[in-house]
Amino acid sequence: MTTFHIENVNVTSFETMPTPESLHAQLPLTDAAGNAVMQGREALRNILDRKDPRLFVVVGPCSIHDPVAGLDYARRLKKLQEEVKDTMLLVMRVYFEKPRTTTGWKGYINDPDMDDSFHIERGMANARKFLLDVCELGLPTATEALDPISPQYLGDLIAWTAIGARTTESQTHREMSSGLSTPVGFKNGTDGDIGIAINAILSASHPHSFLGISGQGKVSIVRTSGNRYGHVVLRGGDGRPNYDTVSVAMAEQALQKAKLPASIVVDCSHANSFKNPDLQPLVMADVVNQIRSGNKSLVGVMIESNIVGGKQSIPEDLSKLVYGCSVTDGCVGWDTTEKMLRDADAVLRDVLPGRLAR
Ligand SMILES: O=C[C@H](O)[C@H](O)COP(=O)(O)O
Ligand SMILES: C=C(OP(=O)(O)O)C(=O)O
Repeated sequence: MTTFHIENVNVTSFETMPTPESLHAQLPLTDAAGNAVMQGREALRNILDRKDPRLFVVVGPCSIHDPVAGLDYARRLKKLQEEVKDTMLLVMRVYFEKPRTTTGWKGYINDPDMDDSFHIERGMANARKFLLDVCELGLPTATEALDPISPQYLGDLIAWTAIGARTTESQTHREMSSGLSTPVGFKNGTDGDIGIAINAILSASHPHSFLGISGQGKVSIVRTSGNRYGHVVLRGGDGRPNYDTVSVAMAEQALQKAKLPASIVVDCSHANSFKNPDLQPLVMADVVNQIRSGNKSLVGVMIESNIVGGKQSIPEDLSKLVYGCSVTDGCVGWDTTEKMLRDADAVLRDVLPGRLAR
């Protein structure tokens, strides 16, 4: 019998990962963390159901690469959360998976040592530990679900999920979203198309059956009931922002036409700020102004923020990394973050009492 080299022609190896169940056993959910997740999810659902007039703010680093600086950031955010909690629900961006336009560092799970050694097993364990630490502070977390297997490892520690601009049109991500336990924000496409986000919300709201893995790590047929908390995230595209009143009104009309609730989140970063972090405060102020002028569909914003503003490239000698500065997209620094949230709080205090009358 001839032996063919016919399968896995371009695969160089398979390494077995620990199962989601074994990682949960190694790093179990604690009461404090579980409460933060459950309360965060409930508050988000209440905002989306218009039972809570506050704005939710997904705020934090573009990506986590240093858990020490990440936790330093989380402690600052927790303090600020106490200050602004009457007007805003702060949800920390804890992004471990980066979808790249072509190539580049794909995040802390894929390559925790940032040296192309790709210790995914350690990356996943470190990611779970980091999420546990943040949740134990009493902060809800937000992440981008890029790899369809990761939620089995981390999903119990997440309160809000994004599907990114590069994957909103993917059936795999829509199916996965239909089974996620969190509200899911679908970004418009990188070309600015919000139609794909609306189709994604519709798709994810239905039950699906697809291939995935179970907690025991077995390839499984996953059957879902559908997720009714999908919503649109406007991130701009094709070199044009889409957070302005006209773009928001057009998104409202498109949602209405699809018979979907008018719930819109604005991403202050990415194409809405031409990837220039200095412009994020202008986007945020504009959104808050739209709410002051009576807008009822804007329910959330996203801010890419870190301890130190800007970004840095990953140096070969990692000891040269600037502490608390992004290694992916540029972020606003901590002082700017505080100012953005305090300014928004001052405006929203006067506006929120009338917000639920819709
Ligand atoms: O938010 C992150 C980036 O915008 C996204 O991962 C794409 O990055 P890239 O265009 O640098 O690959
Ligand atoms: C990759 C991201 O955004 P987008 O999908 O909008 O490019 C992100 O928020 O990290």
